[in-house]
Amino acid sequence: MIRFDSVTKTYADGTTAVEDLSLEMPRGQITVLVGPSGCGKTTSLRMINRMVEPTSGRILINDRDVGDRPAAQLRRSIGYVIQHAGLFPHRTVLANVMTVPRLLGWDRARSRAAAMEAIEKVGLTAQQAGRYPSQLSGGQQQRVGVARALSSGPELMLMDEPFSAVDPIVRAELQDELRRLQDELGITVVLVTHDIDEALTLGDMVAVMRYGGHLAQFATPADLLARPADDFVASFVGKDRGYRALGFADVQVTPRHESTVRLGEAVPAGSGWVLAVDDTGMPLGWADARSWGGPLTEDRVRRFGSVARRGDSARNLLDAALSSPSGRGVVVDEDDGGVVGTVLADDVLDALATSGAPGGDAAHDPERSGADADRTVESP
Ligand SMILES: Nc1ncnc2c1ncn2[C@@H]1O[C@H](COP(=O)(O)OP(=O)(O)OP(=O)(O)O)[C@@H](O)[C@H]1O
Repeated sequence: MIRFDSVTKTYADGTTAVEDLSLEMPRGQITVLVGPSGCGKTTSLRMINRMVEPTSGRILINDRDVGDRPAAQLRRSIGYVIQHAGLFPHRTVLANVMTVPRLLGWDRARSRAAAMEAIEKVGLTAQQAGRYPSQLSGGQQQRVGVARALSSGPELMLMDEPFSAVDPIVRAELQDELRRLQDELGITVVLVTHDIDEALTLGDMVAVMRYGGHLAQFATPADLLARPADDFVASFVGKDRGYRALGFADVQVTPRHESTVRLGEAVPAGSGWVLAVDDTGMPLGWADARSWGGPLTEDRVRRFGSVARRGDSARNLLDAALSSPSGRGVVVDEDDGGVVGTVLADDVLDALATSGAPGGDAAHDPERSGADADRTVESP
């Protein structure tokens, strides 16, 4: 656990970057510091590993004041990842990753083994380990930065805008990987970003900071969205926070039965929207059989917007329903990807409305279940 105890930082020119910050970042979780440019995020982060010294107050890691530990030794025990990875251009990936273990005084063989293990953990290959940074993509370079931070097996990793310089698709991949790594390794992560979406996606806890290094709110993503402390936080998390909050809402929605049609099977005209699947039962899309009938061919099938998995958040279930041409969101099994059934937007909204109620079974409106038969298309 990292504790900030009334920490203030005033730089030599009189700028107060952080003022009276008190905060507890839980062990084994991801805490995100988020806020507009210049609000003191980086300064706060760097005070944890003593790259910046507080003017007053204390920072404790597992109840030990970082100020009592030699700065260089402290820094080596904490992984540190920055925006452009900060790799040595004339060293191979492996040599870059080995830097930290070597600095810790480990011998070459042990450093190499630790580096290769870290390289593998972040999804890079042995072949890529032999390349130079310029021979890798931006996303891969960032992975090397993470591997280097992990190479000494730290309990704590500090990340300063680690994914800001890569394109959105790679960024989403790296975010997923960070979550996976963190689940697997159980390390404590403190991450700085100016991007509220990234904060809400990655953070177990999110500290929203405002200019002058003040803490506006420290809460879980769900709480930030549902109960922003003030107008600043509300506007920072965005106008669509109601919809975003659905991403954190667990709802009990039982998918409705949905008949499926394989390619080549005959569909009677007037069947309405039918759900097409491949030979293994994987969903392919919807075919509009309101005024057409005949053997189902691939060109009749319209792809989905999105598909939800059983047990997904309300947001994903709703998104599946709203993006489906039939209005029925396809729910698939989380393991084998096969069709479990479908949900209507109303099913999700009803479940949400009752989710706070004890024994939230009231979501399953008997009248609506009765309507199932009208809606369901039987496969011929
Ligand atoms: N070495 C320094 N000397 C003087 N002022 C500094 C120094 N470093 C940062 N500052 C100032 O302290 C304030 C907080 O800066 P900091 O970098 O911590 O903010 P930030 O939230 O990380 O911003 P950004 O997202 O733009 O990096 C800013 O006003 C900045 O100009």
